[in-house]
Amino acid sequence: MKRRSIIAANWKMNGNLSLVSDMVSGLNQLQLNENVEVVVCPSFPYLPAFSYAAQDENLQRMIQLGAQNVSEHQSGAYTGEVSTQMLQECGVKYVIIGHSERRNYYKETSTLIAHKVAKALESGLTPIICIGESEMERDSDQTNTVLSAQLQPVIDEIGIEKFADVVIAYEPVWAIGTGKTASPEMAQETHHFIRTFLADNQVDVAEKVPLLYGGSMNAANCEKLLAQADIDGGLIGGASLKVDEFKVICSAAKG
Ligand SMILES: O=C(CO)COP(=O)(O)O
Repeated sequence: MKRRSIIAANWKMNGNLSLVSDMVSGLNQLQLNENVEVVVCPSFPYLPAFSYAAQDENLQRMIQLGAQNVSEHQSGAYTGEVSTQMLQECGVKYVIIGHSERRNYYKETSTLIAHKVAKALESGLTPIICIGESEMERDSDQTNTVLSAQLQPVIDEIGIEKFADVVIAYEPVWAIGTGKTASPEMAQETHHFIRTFLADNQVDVAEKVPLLYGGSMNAANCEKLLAQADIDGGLIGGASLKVDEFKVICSAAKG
């Protein structure tokens, strides 16, 4: 079955207004296959500027805007939080939820992440749910157990059918920002495990969910990773801050 390909840029707490305009003009030069979608996730303050800059018709078809986090609450006295509705008003379509940096530095639990996923879906945003094991967990053969434990609360919260509307990003923590990438074979094996785990719950849905790889993906290693059967795209950190390099990755996405 043909799944859509997604190349997503997670700028994290990096970037500025000039990167917004450089990225928009850079991406405007690309001719991508219809099946490939580029999602750019800048920090909250840059969302309206990105949306405004990317109004060209060709860009609108190719690029979607994403946020890096969202509140599980609807509205109210939650200082510093940003709601799904606010994101939508800024033209956002995707939202990264449960990135390992949020799990580790801000102590977001899989239960909280499941609530955020439900909130995002309720309002029509597509969650990009991040899962991944630490180096110690991989070394002690815990990878599959950890990934299942991260996914199960989301399945319990939203039900497996709703996975037809989500994207999953497998990001081994030891590969994030370290220059150490999972080999294409290792990444494929883990993606295959994730799809099988979902298929054990519901075969049709498992076949539909785009599975992205994240962790030191760059212009040099993207082609082999993206060629794997169960890798449907990438979630790119460092390399998404360099317009030319990010364009190479977008062009390597399978159509
Ligand atoms: O965390 C990531 C994307 O969400 C990956 O970051 P790097 O590409 O910098 O390793």
